[in-house]
Amino acid sequence: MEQKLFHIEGLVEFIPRIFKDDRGFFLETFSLKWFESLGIQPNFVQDNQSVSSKGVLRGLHFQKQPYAQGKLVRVSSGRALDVAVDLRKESPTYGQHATCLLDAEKLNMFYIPEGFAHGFVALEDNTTFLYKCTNYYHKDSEGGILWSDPDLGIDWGIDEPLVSPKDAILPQLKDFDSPF
Ligand SMILES: Cc1cn([C@H]2C[C@H](O)[C@@H](COP(=O)(O)OP(=O)(O)O[C@H]3O[C@H](C)C(=O)[C@H](O)[C@H]3O)O2)c(=O)[nH]c1=O
Repeated sequence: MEQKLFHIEGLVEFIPRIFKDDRGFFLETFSLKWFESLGIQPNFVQDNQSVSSKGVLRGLHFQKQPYAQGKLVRVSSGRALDVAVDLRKESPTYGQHATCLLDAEKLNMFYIPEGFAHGFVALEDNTTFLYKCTNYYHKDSEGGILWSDPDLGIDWGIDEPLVSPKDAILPQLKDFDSPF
């Protein structure tokens, strides 16, 4: 398992070893050891799956405490540009974002700790997005920031993504008081 860190503290890309043979392939998609070697103790309690057509953008979402979620995300089919925005008020990288291109060939994974807004855009049809969460879904704790916020300056690689009505009216960072 190869691990890559980012300029924003806490974000990690995991690149698994894929064992291919004439039957197909095998890989480990989660091991607590990957995190313990980095001093991270994620308590994953919920797995999610979504499937999106090319151009669908989901995000930028988070859950407020005490339901904040860390996430380990990957795709099992298709390709997605994944984005994490640092919303930790005390962080030197507050308001900055990192991206991770997830695909079903590399089968790489991206870990986003609590304190981040998270989103992705599907770059292919039938992009199956799988993720582990460190807290349960709690609707009343949901929050978000606008995907197209000019202060975030995120290059999604797609001009007119398909965004839910809920996501289209999320606030911009400048109009937002981070709960983290
Ligand atoms: C997230 C979630 C949703 N739902 C229900 C609520 C809605 O009736 C339906 C669709 O939810 P939503 O439109 O919020 O789904 P996404 O836009 O994919 O939301 C996700 O998008 C970004 C990428 C994230 O990181 C979050 O996990 C999550 O916010 O599923 C549940 O029952 N449990 C859940 O954990």
